[in-house]
Amino acid sequence: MFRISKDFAFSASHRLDHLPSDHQCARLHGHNYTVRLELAAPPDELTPAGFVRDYGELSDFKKWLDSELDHRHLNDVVPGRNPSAENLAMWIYEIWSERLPELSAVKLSETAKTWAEYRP
Ligand SMILES: Nc1nc2c(c(=O)[nH]1)N=C([C@H](O)[C@H](O)COP(=O)(O)OP(=O)(O)OP(=O)(O)O)CN2
Ligand SMILES: [Zn+2]
Repeated sequence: MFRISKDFAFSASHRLDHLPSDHQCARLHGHNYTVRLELAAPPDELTPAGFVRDYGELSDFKKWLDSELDHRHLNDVVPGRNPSAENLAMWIYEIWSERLPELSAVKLSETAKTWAEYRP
């Protein structure tokens, strides 16, 4: 199996519910997020060029990120879910797995030290 990935960046604010009121993440704050899309394909399904998928074909994801999430308040954007890194990764997977059948995982980073991954 081959696995490829590409990173994308956006900035957004959020506030997390269901936390103690004195938890820092219960307060309005923001992150410079990184989203990593991972795509997978077996060797016999590579394109004639030897790609799982051309990285350039992920440009629509970048456009969607810029229009839907960048410089937004995530509590207003992500329907019915607390915008934790885990929930955001799953939500992005659910939307994009229909358009990218090779999508195998979505990873999301809020800070330089943290990553959450959704891999069904
Ligand atoms: N499992 C999760 N834990 C936390 C999430 C999350 O989405 N999933 N989110 C947050 C906050 O939104 C924010 O990311 C703060 O994270 P944290 O690493 O605790 O904050 P700091 O950068 O201030 O951590 P330092 O250890 O001080 O560097 C919290 N937890
Ligand atoms: Zn946060």
